[in-house]
Amino acid sequence: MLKIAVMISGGGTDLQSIIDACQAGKINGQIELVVSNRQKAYGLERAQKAGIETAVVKKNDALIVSMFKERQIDLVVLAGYLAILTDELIDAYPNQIINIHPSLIPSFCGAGMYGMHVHEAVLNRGVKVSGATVHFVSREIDGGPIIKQVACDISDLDKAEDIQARVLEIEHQILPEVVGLYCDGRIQIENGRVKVI
Ligand SMILES: Nc1nc2c(c(=O)[nH]1)N[C@@H](CN(C=O)c1ccc(C(=O)N[C@@H](CCC(=O)O)C(=O)O)cc1)CN2
Ligand SMILES: NCC(=O)N[C@@H]1O[C@H](COP(=O)([O-])[O-])[C@@H](O)[C@H]1O
Repeated sequence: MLKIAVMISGGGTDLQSIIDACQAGKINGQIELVVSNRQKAYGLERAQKAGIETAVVKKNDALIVSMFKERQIDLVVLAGYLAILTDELIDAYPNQIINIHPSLIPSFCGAGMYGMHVHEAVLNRGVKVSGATVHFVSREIDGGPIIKQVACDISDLDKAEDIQARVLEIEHQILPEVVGLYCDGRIQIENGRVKVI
């Protein structure tokens, strides 16, 4: 059973989807620690209600690495973590950090593209499909190997909040699915491309 750490910044519905999947026996792993860079993140309450250790750490990836090593973490999941990881953390966990992004990468991603900013940009550009992406985290923001993407038709929507809600439904499906695949050793990377075996 793999040891999982989840990093958050906000409400934690993506975190909750992993908690629920673990409790349902769908993931061969256990969340050992939830780290937030914001004191008031509701996701911290979600973790505490599930009996999961939590910590608030701001701009200190060295401390985060030490906490992860101390707990022998195997997989790090960014679930709405709205800060850029330093090389120190990324280099300590090569191909062991995954992120959920609320668009179809390489569209609408990178610096400044997070949360509602993404859906507002999608709405303003007038694209007819959006979706969510789970990818490995690399030094290039949102540039790591893509693991899974699912698209949705948004041609009937004209509010960013409604786009967000539809994309979140996808997020809550694909994030726990990918975590489960990772814990089962079914994700391989070859030449920067991901294969699910
Ligand atoms: N080195 C990496 N760090 C992070 C990655 C990554 O791929 N490589 N993925 C991001 C997640 N993310 C989108 O998926 C993302 C998060 C935050 C930002 C951003 O511009 N943040 C602002 C601050 C926002 C705030 O605190 O309110 C900033 O840093 O100026 C862009 C993309 C996680 N990190
Ligand atoms: N670039 C990263 C990013 O924008 N992540 C996004 O933050 C939200 C967190 O929601 P949650 O706090 O309810 O899980 C999610 O929509 C996630 O895709």
